[in-house]
Amino acid sequence: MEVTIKPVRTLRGEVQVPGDKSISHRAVMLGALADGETKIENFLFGADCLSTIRVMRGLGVRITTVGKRVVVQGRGLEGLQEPDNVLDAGNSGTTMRLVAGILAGNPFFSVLTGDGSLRRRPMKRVIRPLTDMGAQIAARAGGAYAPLAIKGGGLRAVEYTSPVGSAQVKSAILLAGLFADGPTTVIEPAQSRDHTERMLRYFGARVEAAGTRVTVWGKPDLRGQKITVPGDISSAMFFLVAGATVPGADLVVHNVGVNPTRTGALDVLTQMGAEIELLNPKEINGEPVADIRVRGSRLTGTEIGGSIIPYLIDELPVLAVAAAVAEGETVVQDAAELRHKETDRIAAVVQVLRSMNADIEERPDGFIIRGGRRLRGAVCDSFGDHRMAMSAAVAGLTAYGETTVKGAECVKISYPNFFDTLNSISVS
Ligand SMILES: O=C(O)C1=C[C@@H](OP(=O)(O)O)[C@@H](O)[C@H](O)C1
Ligand SMILES: C=C(OP(=O)(O)O)C(=O)O
Repeated sequence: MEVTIKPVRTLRGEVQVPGDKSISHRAVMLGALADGETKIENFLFGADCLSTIRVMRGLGVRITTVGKRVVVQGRGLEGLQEPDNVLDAGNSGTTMRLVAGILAGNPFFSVLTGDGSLRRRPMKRVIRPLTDMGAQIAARAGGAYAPLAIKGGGLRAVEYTSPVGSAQVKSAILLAGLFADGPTTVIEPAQSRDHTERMLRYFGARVEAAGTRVTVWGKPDLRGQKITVPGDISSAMFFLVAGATVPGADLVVHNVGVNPTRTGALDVLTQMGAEIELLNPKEINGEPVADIRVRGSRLTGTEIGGSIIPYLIDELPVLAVAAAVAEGETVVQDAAELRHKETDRIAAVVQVLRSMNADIEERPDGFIIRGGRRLRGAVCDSFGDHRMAMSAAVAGLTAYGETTVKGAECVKISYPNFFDTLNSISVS
C-alpha cells in the first residue's frame, strides 16, 4: 500500500490513540498465567498484540475478543500446554522474547519463530540468561537467531547483570523467574520501561525495584484482573511531533500512558522548545495516564544520549523528524540498539531524511542532524517498519511537495488507523 501525504496548512483537533502495545502484550501473558479470568479493555488490536494472542492460544489458553475487550481464561502458573505446532510471533520482538521467558519455565518442548525481520533480530540476549537459569534453548546460526527450540522447566533463581538496557530482556528473565524458587534479580546498565514490574505487582506477585535493579519472587499466586490499557505514548508521539512542528497546530491527545520510563521523548521535545501540557493526570492499574496538549512552536536542536535512551528508544525516528525541522544541530548517540529493531532504524532514518533534503550524518550509535532546511517531499520506503512509515508521514506534513510512503500497510503492527486519524486532524 502506498500513501501520499500532502503538506498541511495546520493541524487541529482531539485524538484518541489506540491502547499501549507493551501493556497489551503483558496483560494477555500475565492473564494466561493467573488463576481466573482477566478482562482487558482498550486492548491494542494491532498485528503485534494479535501475535501474542495467537501464541498464547497455541499454548492452550482460551482467549476471546468482544469489541475492544479481550477476555483471557487464566490457566495458572503450571497450566500451559505443550503446543502441537510451531508458535509464530510474527513481527513482534516483544512477543518472542517475553514468551521465551515463559517457555523457559515450562517442562515441555516448543518452537518459536517469526517473520523475516524478527528472524534477523538478536536472540542471544535472552537465550544466555534463560540458559543460565536452566532452560535448554537451541537457535539458528550458532544460537543467534530464531527459530528458537525450547525445552524448559526446573529453573533456578539467578541474579543477572544484563549488558543491554532492554525491557524485553529484563521481562523475559522476570517471567522465567516466576517459575523458579526464590528471588530472581535483573540489573540493567540503564533502566528500561517497567510495565512488567507494575503489572506483576497488580496481579499479586512480589516485586522489588530500585532504579536499575529489579527482583521478583518465584511461585506467586497470580489472580486474574480487570485491566484498562492506557493510550500508547509511542503512537501519541507521531501526533505530538506533528503538532510541535506544524505552525499554528493545536492538538490534544487523550488518555495517554505517561509512565516515566516511557516519557523521554516528551522531555526532549519540551527541551527543544515544544509547547506541551499534561492535563487531567490520573492512575489506572498502577500506570499514570494524562491528556497531552501540543501547540506548534519554533524548535531548536538538542543532544539525546545516555540513560534517557531506553525511555525514548521507539520515538527516535520521529524525534529525528523534529530535529530536521528544528533550528541548529541535534546529536543522537548511545542508540546503537536502533539497529536491532524491525529494520536498522539508524540507516533507515538517514536514508529517508536525506531523500527529503535534510542534512543528516550517520554514526555507528546514532546520527547528527543539522536542522532548519525546508524538507522536500520524496518517495520514502517504510522498510516494512511501522515506526518508519509513520515518521515519514509526519515529515511530509511540513515538506513542500508530496511525500509518498511505500509499504505503508505496516502501520497495522502498532497503529492500524493511523492514516485515518492523521486525515481527521489535517487542515488543508
Ligand atoms: O518491552 C517492550 O514492550 C518493548 C521494549 C523495547 O525493546 P527492547 O527491550 O529490545 O529495547 C521497545 O523497543 C519495544 O517496542 C517494546
Ligand atoms: C521495536 C518495536 O517492537 P518489538 O521489539 O516488539 O518488535 C517497536 O514497536 O518499535
